[in-house]
Amino acid sequence: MSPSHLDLAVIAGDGIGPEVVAEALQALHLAVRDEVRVSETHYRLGAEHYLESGEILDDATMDRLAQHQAILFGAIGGAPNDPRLAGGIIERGLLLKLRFAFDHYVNLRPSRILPGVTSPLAQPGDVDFVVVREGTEGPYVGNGGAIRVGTRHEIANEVSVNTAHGVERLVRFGFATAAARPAQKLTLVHKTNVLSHAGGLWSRTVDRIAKDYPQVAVDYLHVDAATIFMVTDPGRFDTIVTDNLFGDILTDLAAAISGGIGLAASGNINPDGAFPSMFEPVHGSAPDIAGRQLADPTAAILSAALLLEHLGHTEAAGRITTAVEADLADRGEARRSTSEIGTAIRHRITSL
Ligand SMILES: NC(=O)c1ccc[n+]([C@@H]2O[C@H](COP(=O)([O-])OP(=O)(O)OC[C@H]3O[C@@H](n4cnc5c(N)ncnc54)[C@H](O)[C@@H]3O)[C@@H](O)[C@H]2O)c1
Ligand SMILES: CC(C)[C@H](C(=O)O)[C@@H](O)C(=O)O
Ligand SMILES: [Mg+2]
Repeated sequence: MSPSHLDLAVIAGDGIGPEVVAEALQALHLAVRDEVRVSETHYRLGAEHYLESGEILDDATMDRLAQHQAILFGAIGGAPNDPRLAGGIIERGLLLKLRFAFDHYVNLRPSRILPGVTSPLAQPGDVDFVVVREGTEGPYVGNGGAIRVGTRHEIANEVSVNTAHGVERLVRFGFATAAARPAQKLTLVHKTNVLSHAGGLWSRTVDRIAKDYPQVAVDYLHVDAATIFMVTDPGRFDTIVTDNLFGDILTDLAAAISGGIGLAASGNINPDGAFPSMFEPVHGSAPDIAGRQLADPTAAILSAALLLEHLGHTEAAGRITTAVEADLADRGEARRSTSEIGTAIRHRITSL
């Protein structure tokens, strides 16, 4: 059988991004064996590139990115207090621009405690859920402004945008996800007791679409209570459907309870396939540990597995997850460098 072709765009980004992406790419190349011919095009984008060139993400680059089958993304963002990067200029101008322009309306963030992983409060088996986070709306859209800035009378608005179309397509994806999982349970997380306009739209949409999925048990939690249960009883969650901002916060918490942010993978999915989907670790550029080989590359490696799975390369994706699971099971307490973890996972892939 002749190999299929995977045409990949790579945005390694800033800080630990390039360190973890290097390991993810090597794992991906090994995992596809000779079944898939992979070509990768690297795009130098991020805070560092912006500070050197003044460019964040121009239209020509967007057009080129749109031609690829998928994007592997590391992390972007510079030092927290750099005034040249104030206002989230890179986050909005690069990462959110990609998510919005490529209509990544599903931000898929699975969490599972794998055997061998020490979690501050749970055991393997206690955590196995997926957050289906809305990716193109909510308070992220940039619908806001401020007047009398810097004065005692400043007024700052950040409007959360929730459209019937946007909520419906996300909720439908959530139900399809829940229906395909063994537990068949969907939890809507919102704050309907206060954010009643948006909350009303979300809960009515869930109630309506639930009728198409009678096999899926549905419940609801306010987001504040959801953080309690994520810590005290994470086993109650299976598929969480939530808005952009709640999903951002919940998935860092989910990462923390399932072994750490260095293990959490994600996919920014355009389910319609009109644009390339983009896969990235949940974590950021971690300026506090960058350049020192201290980052765990597992989240990036698992993101590469999600990418392969998304494009139908299921066996190759399975090799990566099996190798990561084997590595985690044996990891113990010893502290290993980024490349040592990457190398250990590659050995596992090779010996499968
Ligand atoms: N998708 C992205 O590109 C993305 C996501 C989150 C944050 N950011 C950006 O990254 C920068 C730093 O943000 P932050 O500090 O809030 O979040 P962060 O996720 O970068 O770091 C939070 C903490 O987790 C640790 N950490 C993160 N990844 C790790 C890994 N792989 N292995 C071990 N430890 C890891 C860091 O050292 C830090 O202590 C900011 O500019 C932020 O905007 C980007
Ligand atoms: C960097 C930031 C824009 C981003 C988000 O808030 O979505 C990040 O925190 C994430 O979780 O991917
Ligand atoms: Mg986040």
